[in-house]
Amino acid sequence: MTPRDPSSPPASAQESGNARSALVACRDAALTFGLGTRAVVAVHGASLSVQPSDRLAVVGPSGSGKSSLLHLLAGLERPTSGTVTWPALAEDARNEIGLVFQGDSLIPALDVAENTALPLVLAGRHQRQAREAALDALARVDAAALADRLPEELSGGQAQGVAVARVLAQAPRLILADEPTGRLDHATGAHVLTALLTAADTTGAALVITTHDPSVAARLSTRFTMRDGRVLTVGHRSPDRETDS
Ligand SMILES: Nc1ncnc2c1ncn2[C@@H]1O[C@H](COP(=O)(O)OP(=O)(O)OP(=O)(O)O)[C@@H](O)[C@H]1O
Repeated sequence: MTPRDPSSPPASAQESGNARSALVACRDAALTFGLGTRAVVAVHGASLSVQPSDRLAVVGPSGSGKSSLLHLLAGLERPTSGTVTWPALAEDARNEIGLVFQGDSLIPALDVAENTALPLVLAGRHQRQAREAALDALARVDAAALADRLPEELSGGQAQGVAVARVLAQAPRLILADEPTGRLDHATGAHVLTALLTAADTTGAALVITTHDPSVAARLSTRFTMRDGRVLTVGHRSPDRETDS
């Protein structure tokens, strides 16, 4: 990570991680929006790698570049300079990356079960198997009762829970979640985070979460702090044992 906190020990989330086992690796990756005097540097030269089973929080004030960094890791944005690669993922890595976006990401014409099953159907899974996996994932975030509803019939928090269930059903190797608990009350947020952590533990997936919530960051083992597009510090700690019970 650049610049690196000299007091922090080496960890797989840092450049010292095994380059070939990295699910995603950034080297001096920068992302600029706009041109000339209107240019905004959302991410300045980030260098980091995410290894299997990593549990990373990206914290920082609004506008500091957290979502932009996550979009680079997801391949949704190409770096303006530097590189982002996915050494341990297949050429077509999209099925192996699960994304939870901020805001509305459900398809309005599909009900909740169909929305949750969609990535599996698109990946070629049989419809009935995909539906079973979707219903199981919805149950894990206490959203089984919403299966037949349309997105327009959901609250913002319920829609966010469904977006998390969709990623759980997909069982990806890398989960990138942008404020997955941002629109949820504390108890529901803690429950959804537990579902994400449990799913990641079960499958060995890596988890990267952007958050404003210190209680969310406290449950992850590594914390990146962003300010004005720069990753300032990398902290390592034992995650809190807090559960949603
Ligand atoms: N598509 C875009 N076009 C132009 N500027 C953008 C775009 N997306 C983000 N930015 C700018 O890049 C900077 C970083 O934004 P980003 O959304 O990554 O921050 P953030 O830390 O995720 O904020 P928040 O916590 O509010 O979600 C901000 O100055 C923002 O205005």
